[in-house]
Amino acid sequence: MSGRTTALTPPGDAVPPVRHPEAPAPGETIGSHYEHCFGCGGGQPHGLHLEARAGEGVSVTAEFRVREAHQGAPGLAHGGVLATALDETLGSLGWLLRVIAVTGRLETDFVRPVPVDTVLHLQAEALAVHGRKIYCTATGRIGGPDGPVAVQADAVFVEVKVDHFIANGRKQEIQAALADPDQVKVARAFEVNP
Ligand SMILES: CCCCCCCCCC(=O)SCCNC(=O)CCNC(=O)[C@H](O)C(C)(C)COP(=O)(O)OP(=O)(O)OC[C@H]1O[C@@H](n2cnc3c(N)ncnc32)[C@H](O)[C@@H]1OP(=O)(O)O
Repeated sequence: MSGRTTALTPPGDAVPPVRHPEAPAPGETIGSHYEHCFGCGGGQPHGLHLEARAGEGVSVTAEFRVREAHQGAPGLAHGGVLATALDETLGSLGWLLRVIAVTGRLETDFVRPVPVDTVLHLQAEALAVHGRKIYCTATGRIGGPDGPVAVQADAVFVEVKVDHFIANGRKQEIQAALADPDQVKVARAFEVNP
């Protein structure tokens, strides 16, 4: 045992998340963090192409249309794809907190099957922060933003620095990303938060 605490319930001394003063305004689209990201990248032909929008407080929304390519059982979305959509939506919360954070733990409840062509209405919200840990939750509803919950997730994201990607990523993609001044500018701006 490492002694690491991985519970999804924030500890008693966790603090409320604080929306960064320069966070995108409610309703504003949050850009992709990486063109080739499977969740949000526009340059990723196999991806989900999620486009999150900032909500009130530290929350985001997004819509995801389930395509034929996302099937698990005939005519139904694969659970891993749905978990990815939740994960990506949760990851967008970092833009409102203005921190770079990666998924540490993601627990997903699959409540209803999601047929192909369904639009999943995603909503994610940060609940608490404890040190580098961000406790957050997300839902995916069908039929509309107030429709029945089909999938739900609770997660802990862990704040990291740009060096996390430089140290762990594959050389060719890292070099390409570092050669893109816009990408480096955004990442470094996040590091000098607040
Ligand atoms: C550019 C923007 C990028 C945004 C990406 C969004 C994409 C969508 C989200 C994703 O899918 S990210 C990809 C999937 N996730 C990963 O690849 C993360 C892989 N894991 C790691 O790299 C490390 O395990 C991790 C950075 C999460 C933690 O390692 P560290 O060595 O930096 O942290 P450390 O072990 O010192 O733990 C720091 C705190 O976090 C806690 N922690 C660490 N791992 C945890 C975990 N797995 N679950 C819950 N809590 C965790 C840990 O208990 C501790 O809490 P305390 O400060 O209270 O002691």
